[in-house]
Amino acid sequence: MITVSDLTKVYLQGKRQVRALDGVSLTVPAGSIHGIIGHSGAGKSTLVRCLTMLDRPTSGTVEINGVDLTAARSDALRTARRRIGLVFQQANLFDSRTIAANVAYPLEIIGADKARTKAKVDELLGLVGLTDAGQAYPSQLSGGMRQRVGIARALATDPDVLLFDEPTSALDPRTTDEILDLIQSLRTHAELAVLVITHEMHVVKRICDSVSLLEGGRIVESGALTDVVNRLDGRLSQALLGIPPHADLGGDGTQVDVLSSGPKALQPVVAHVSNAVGAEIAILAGSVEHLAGTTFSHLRLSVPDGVDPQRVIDELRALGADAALTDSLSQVEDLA
Ligand SMILES: Nc1ncnc2c1ncn2[C@@H]1O[C@H](COP(=O)(O)OP(=O)(O)OP(=O)(O)O)[C@@H](O)[C@H]1O
Repeated sequence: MITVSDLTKVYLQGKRQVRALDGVSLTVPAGSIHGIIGHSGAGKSTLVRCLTMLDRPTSGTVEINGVDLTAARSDALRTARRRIGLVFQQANLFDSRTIAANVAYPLEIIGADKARTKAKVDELLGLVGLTDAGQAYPSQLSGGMRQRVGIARALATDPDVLLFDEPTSALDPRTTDEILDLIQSLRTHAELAVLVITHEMHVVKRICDSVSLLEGGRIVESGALTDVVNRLDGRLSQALLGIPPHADLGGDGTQVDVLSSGPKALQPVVAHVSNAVGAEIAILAGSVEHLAGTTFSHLRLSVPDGVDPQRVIDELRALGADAALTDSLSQVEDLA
């Protein structure tokens, strides 16, 4: 489990103070995957550096299973840092070492004996699906395979937390999904808490249990994936469910958005509401997603002139859906 409390990092740019992180708090229990998304400049890289103590936070704490990394110094800090395995966008392997020797590297640093190192390397190469690649060199592997080596290396010292920094940004869609499947399978391996920093919504949708939106160094929305998505006016919901908030979709009537989840997402809401108000209501746009085992349906409807849109909203709400005038929803920038 990793617990981050009120983490703040202030940089000096000339005479100007930049709060790259401003009171970031989050908890990721063992066995779960938390995604952090944000635009360029939101503070993602700073967060990676502060979580791993590559850069000292100005204030706040980072605790791993109750051990405070920010309080540790020298030897204790080096030991505590090994509780976090780090995987970057590019695996950054040593080209002159074999794959097995790359995975063994962190164990060499801590002076593990040869027999233990070999057993661990064999186990990890098996875990990431590279059993037969131990004697190959990085240049002989594809990008996806190199990323698997990076993951095996990050696991070498049996960390409690695995931190991924844009792990699939350099991969094609199919390889991305293979790596995401691997990350998902790891969460139960040795009870890891997994943090994934990404700008890709697909990554969040496919593997994350919970998600935070980082903006200007602050977490502005955070929660279980199913909770943050289940809000018509939520920024993460709008980003993850995929209807651009105020795209001009045409249609003459008044636009109404409706969001329903679980079994309610499968109701014929448009037919029902059309019947109830005695007018034909059109669907201008829609997205149906299956996230974390729940179905979400987000539709944008056009209510014809002459029908009170509030009646439509009331009928939709009576069906257990969330509904609102599209124009009343806050305009959010596309996060993707
Ligand atoms: N070493 C530094 N000195 C001064 N300012 C910094 C330093 N590192 C980051 N910053 C500032 O902190 C803010 C957050 O930067 P950071 O690199 O963490 O964002 P990011 O979300 O990782 O962006 P990107 O995705 O583009 O890498 C920016 O305003 C940046 O200019």
